[in-house]
Amino acid sequence: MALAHTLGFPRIGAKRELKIALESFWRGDSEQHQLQTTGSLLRQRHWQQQIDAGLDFVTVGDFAWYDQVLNTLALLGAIPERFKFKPSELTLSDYFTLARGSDKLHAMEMTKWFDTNYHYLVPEWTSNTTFEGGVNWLYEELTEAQKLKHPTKVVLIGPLTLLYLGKIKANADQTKLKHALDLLPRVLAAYQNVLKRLQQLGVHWVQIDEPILSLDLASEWLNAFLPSYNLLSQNAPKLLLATYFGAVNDHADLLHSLPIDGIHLDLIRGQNQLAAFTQNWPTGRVLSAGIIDGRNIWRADLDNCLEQLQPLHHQLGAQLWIAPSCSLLHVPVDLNNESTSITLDAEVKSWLAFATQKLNELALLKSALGTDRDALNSDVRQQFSDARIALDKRKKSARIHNNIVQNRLKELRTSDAHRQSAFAERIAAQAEKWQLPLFPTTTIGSFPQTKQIRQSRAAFKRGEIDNLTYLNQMRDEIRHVVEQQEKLGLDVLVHGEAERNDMVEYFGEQLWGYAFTEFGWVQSYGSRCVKPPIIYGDVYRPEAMTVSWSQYAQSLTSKPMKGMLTGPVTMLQWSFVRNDQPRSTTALQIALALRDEVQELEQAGIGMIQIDEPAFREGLPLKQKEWAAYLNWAVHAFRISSCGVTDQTQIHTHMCYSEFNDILPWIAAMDADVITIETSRSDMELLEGFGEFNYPNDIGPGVYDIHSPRIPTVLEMEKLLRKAREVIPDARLWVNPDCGLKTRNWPETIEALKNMVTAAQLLRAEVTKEKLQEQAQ
Ligand SMILES: Nc1nc2c(c(=O)[nH]1)N[C@@H](CNc1ccc(C(=O)N[C@@H](CCC(=O)N[C@@H](CCC(=O)N[C@@H](CCC(=O)O)C(=O)O)C(=O)O)C(=O)O)cc1)CN2
Ligand code: MET
Ligand SMILES: [Zn+2]
Repeated sequence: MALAHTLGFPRIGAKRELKIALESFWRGDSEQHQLQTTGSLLRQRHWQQQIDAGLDFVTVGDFAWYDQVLNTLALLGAIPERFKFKPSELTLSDYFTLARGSDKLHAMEMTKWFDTNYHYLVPEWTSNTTFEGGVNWLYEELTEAQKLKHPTKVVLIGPLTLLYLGKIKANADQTKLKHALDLLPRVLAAYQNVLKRLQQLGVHWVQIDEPILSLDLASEWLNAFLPSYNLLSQNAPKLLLATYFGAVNDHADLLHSLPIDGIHLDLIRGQNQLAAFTQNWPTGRVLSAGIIDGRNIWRADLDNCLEQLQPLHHQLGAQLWIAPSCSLLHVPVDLNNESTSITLDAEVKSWLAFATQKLNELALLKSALGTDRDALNSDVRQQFSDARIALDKRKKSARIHNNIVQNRLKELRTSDAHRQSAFAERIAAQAEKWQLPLFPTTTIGSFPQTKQIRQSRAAFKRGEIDNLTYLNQMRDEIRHVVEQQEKLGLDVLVHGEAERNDMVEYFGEQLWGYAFTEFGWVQSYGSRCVKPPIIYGDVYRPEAMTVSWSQYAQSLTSKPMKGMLTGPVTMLQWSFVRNDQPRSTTALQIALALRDEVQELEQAGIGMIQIDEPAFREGLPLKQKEWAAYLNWAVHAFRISSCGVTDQTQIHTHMCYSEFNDILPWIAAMDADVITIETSRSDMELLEGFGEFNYPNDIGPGVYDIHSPRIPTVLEMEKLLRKAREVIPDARLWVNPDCGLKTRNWPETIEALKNMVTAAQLLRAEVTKEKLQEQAQ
């Protein structure tokens, strides 16, 4: 009999209980013990769900107060020195200081977890980093599960992945660690201690996650696996090495050679990798088959899964484990909380499976394996049959096709992806029209999403206030945002995005081919969640989505008002997407919908339009050999969305959270007139590539980090701008924050922007002086 398990379960709670408890604690509205109770109840509930579904273990160690990487650092005691915390005495509030910063200390940097929309806190490595043991939370959670008599499997992030994901920093004395792997002996010693302790606590299996194996790994990293796992396998529980997010068949020999007890393979992202492994599978070794998609919400094709699993089961028997492709962290918790409505009707709902439903799929597969179809109990048979019917209906549904969209795709011409003129001509036309000062100041789009705004939207959704009341409340907010920007003296204004719940969900709600949920939350970082909309059919824009809001905002000011849209790649990347057609096709459909919106904005007198693409880099495949194909269609989709306007209309784009330097030629190929990017947290390091590459168009490098409540000083922003001037010509340089301001409050926002505008003014004055001096000479 095969076993069933999950690599991890969402921790946020089906009703975002953890988010609510965290934010209440941070506000000071509740005590630490109340937060701890919520955490404990959530863990218990999630373990019980795993048991009830029929899984063979509960997974312990997937819980984190903020982030699983930070939890690992807290466990090992590898706390960045600059915080001056004693690792073995780290408190929960210290932990939150690491994650969120304080008045005096920058928070740890946050970045994307592989190609997901989840963000982890980046370990900071220096030659002084120690790993001498930290908090006991993992052991306490384990005891908690054991007390409940659950069979347990513990999950840890693997040592090589942990090292790889960190960033090397200078010490206080400015010396730099040469290579993260120089820390390996210390890390391994720490992991050995953890494993020994887990063994003492009676743990039989530890799942050790090494997702870096699905990247293009340099040889020094690959070579570190065998010696590392030789050490780790001594005096330790059994180790299941988990790989996910891609195929690892290039490393099959290496993986075979490791002294481990099992391997998990992602059979969704790496469908064809099995053969490389099963040929000479080591006797006694477990194969955990990641057969249920942990990154998407479609109900599985159980018959097809079974077909793939049968031969494995035949070969491996009880050594076959059945699992989701990766942790279920990336999907919402429970479809059963969704009431059917026009946003998610019964038919579309029957096509879906969230984390809870996926547990059930795993259990079903387990019970069907090795049993004759006729011998299956009637309930299992019924569930297989239901799944089959739903899948069949989805395939044949008329709702997934839209002829208008299909025809427009066919009719696209090359010229549709080109602006009328080259950048030099466009920017001249735009300069003449707008007459902006040197170093124009602007913001990225959103202003604080206050409690009042959210409550008003919630009341509207519940039907407690009518359309007109809601409209007026949002208009009041827009008026307020415009007034504030005028007062601050910003040059290019935005309407503030008050009417949007989220930059992706908002558009999904207005497009055909999309469904959306009430509780389909997925953790993005810390307590912040997103509710990715679900693309099930051809994407079509029945009517304008943003025009009246932008038009209203423009009517309040004589300054340029940027229209604000979310780009095709980001719309795709941050939604749950169809698995029945290529991503590129869906992206192009979205691009066409956006193109119409862009043109309608232009006709309505909106002369600057920003098309955000923060997920452009995130969508890049993990393996370099797949980059070009992605970048080609992604750039094309952006250009289809943006190129339908006249030269005078200024197209902006925005990207954040990214390592841009490896894709600069493609960013340039997007040919936006202005790009605003996140650069402040890296101290403008990210900008250097743009300079070296001679990035041709206008750039606004972010001058302050909007993720922190800290108010940036004029001086520090001036300094960053001077750095920017070294690589970007003055005429091309804009001044703006790193990203949108929706997560900040008003007082912070005003203070920060005031300082930003002052910094820009000081710099302008300096340049004017320089010019006068040059003329005088
Ligand atoms: N999709 C997406 N991905 C992204 C980003 C993004 O903006 N969108 N930004 C980057 C960083 N990620 C972020 C992700 C989430 C949030 C965020 O603020 N999320 C909000 C939820 C936003 C939302 O959907 N809000 C809804 C529903 C809000 C809500 O909870 N309403 C209450 C009632 C209102 C109240 O009393 O507060 C309820 O329903 O009970 C709305 O405004 O309408 C949160 O977790 O708090 C910020 C940044 C990267 N990835
Ligand atoms: C994550 S990128 C955010 C861009 C969006 N226009 C905003 O300001 O919120
Ligand atoms: Zn951003």
